[in-house]
Amino acid sequence: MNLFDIPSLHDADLQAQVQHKLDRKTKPLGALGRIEQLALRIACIQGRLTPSLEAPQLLVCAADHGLSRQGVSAYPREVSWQMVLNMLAGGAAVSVLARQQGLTLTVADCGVAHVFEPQPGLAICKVAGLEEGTRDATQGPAMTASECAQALENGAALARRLPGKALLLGEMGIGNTSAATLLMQRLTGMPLVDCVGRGTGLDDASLARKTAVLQQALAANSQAREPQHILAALGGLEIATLTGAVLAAAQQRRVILVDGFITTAAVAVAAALAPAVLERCVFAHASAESGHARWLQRLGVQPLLDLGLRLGEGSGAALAWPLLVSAVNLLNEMASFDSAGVSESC
Ligand SMILES: Cc1cc2ncn([C@H]3O[C@H](COP(=O)(O)O)[C@@H](O)[C@H]3O)c2cc1C
Ligand SMILES: O=C(O)c1cccnc1
Repeated sequence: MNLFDIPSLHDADLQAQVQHKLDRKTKPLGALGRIEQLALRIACIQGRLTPSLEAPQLLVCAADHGLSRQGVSAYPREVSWQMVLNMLAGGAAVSVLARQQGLTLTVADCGVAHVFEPQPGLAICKVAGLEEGTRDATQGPAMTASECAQALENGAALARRLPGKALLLGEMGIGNTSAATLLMQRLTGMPLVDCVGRGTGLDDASLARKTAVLQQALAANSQAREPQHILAALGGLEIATLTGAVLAAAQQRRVILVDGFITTAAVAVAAALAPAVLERCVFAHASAESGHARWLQRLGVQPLLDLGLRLGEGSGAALAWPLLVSAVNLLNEMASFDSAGVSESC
């Protein structure tokens, strides 16, 4: 099946049935607010009146970026591989949250500049020729079309291999707010200054430098206008792998829980290739990365949380996860006015 072949889920009958089920629960009409909308969305994604969220998977895609040599991050490139090991050892924020929430964590090496020993929880899916990360986008395309296609395929294969009904997205890669910013600018056409942010915590002077570097990368890749071409020219290997995972998970009607700015970039590319992807997505939070809220607005989606997070890794997705569990449990387990014998409105 073509990876971009994703039909709309629109099913007016099912939607009406789920809404009726919610409306019959023992509460004033609509009183569970956005949790009701969340339950409705999950039921419609799965095409079931009684959805389930068994075996949730948190997939962290990691890679390095040629751009990270241009002083666009407050931290050095080595942090990418060091954090991959930290995640696998259980000490990263995402490791703690995944453990707490019962999420299975998989970390994928999509092109980190390091040779990892095989170990549980680590998937190696490097792209030939880009074992140490992408090329510097200020000098031309970060990836060739075939390298990018390979990363998309790797992501699709990863998602298909993982069990479960929900996929939570995470990432690691020093410099990847730069790649995400470039994708946002080229996909939305918004001014670069409205897309760029401080990432790991740049000061004003470094932010000005990052903006100038990104301007250079946009100029060096001015020919890239189609989504897959834009992804290859301006994206990153972890973002492309996530895009492939999102497309495959969407085809399988899994619930996709999007984390922050960088995973939004992966989903935005997937949605540009196959718009019905967005019907399968829940957006966990609005990141403090300044372009994120604007991008979510442009995509026409509303995040669940706004906690001032600017970490990535999948931390926001893991924090929002219990809301999805609650939405499903309420839909499946709450009594109705009839079953509980509770009087209805006058
Ligand atoms: C110790 C550490 C842990 C992280 N975990 C996620 N990120 C986040 O920061 C990076 C993106 O920001 P920038 O584009 O400014 O480099 C990504 O690795 C992202 O996952 C981290 C960054 C650091 C330093
Ligand atoms: O929102 C994100 O995904 C994010 C923000 C800052 C740094 N890393 C990730």
